[in-house]
Amino acid sequence: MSSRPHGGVERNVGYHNELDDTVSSSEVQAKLHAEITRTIGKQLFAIRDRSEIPYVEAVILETLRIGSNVPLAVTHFVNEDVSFRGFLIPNGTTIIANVTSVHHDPSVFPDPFAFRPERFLDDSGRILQASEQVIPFSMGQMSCIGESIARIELFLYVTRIVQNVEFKLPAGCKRTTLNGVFGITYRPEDYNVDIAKRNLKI
Ligand code: HEM
Repeated sequence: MSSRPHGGVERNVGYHNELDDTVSSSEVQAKLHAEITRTIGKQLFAIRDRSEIPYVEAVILETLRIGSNVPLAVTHFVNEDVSFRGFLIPNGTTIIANVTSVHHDPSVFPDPFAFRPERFLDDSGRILQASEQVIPFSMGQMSCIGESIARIELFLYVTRIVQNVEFKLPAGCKRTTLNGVFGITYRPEDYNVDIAKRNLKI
């Protein structure tokens, strides 16, 4: 299979979505901060600490799921006839993977439009297998080459930011929708936030 070229804008978009969901839910933010405070306080996180703070992982997973930053992945085309589940896909056919649809399948993710990080945690707070159904980087040989670095960056970025600052919607502002701006990437509409430094004496 061959790919059609695309730009590399999903990185900022992914991180923007991450902030977006954190801002929208003060409850999620408070839980994130509590978990970070309990495990490492104000020290710098290392990637090895990841398993210690599964709620952070769950928030990142849920953001990648609901945000589906690259909603239709990258288009590919088959460069020979392919037989797939009884269908013939002729040489030259364009293939579009609908990542958003996968992420909103109610049989896999009940109440799929609700932002609910707990769906990825078991009763003892560990990450569930369901996390493997989240495929923001697509799948297979042509999947995102930056997946590992993106996952590490997201973890370090979210923990460091939540450790140090708190996001609030300005007085009188209310985000009532998760609708965003659709393109090669999907991103939240612009809106204002207040950012307050946290008291770092933990
Ligand atoms: C949240 C962050 C990111 C998301 C959601 C994301 C998602 C994706 C998706 C869905 C694809 C298409 C895969 C396919 O064709 O099936 C892709 C391709 C690609 N991504 Fe990412 N990506 C992210 C971050 C990054 C980063 C940090 C880098 C580089 C350091 C990167 C580099 C690439 C490249 C080079 C391709 C094209 C691969 C190819 O066509 O051979 N991505 N990405």
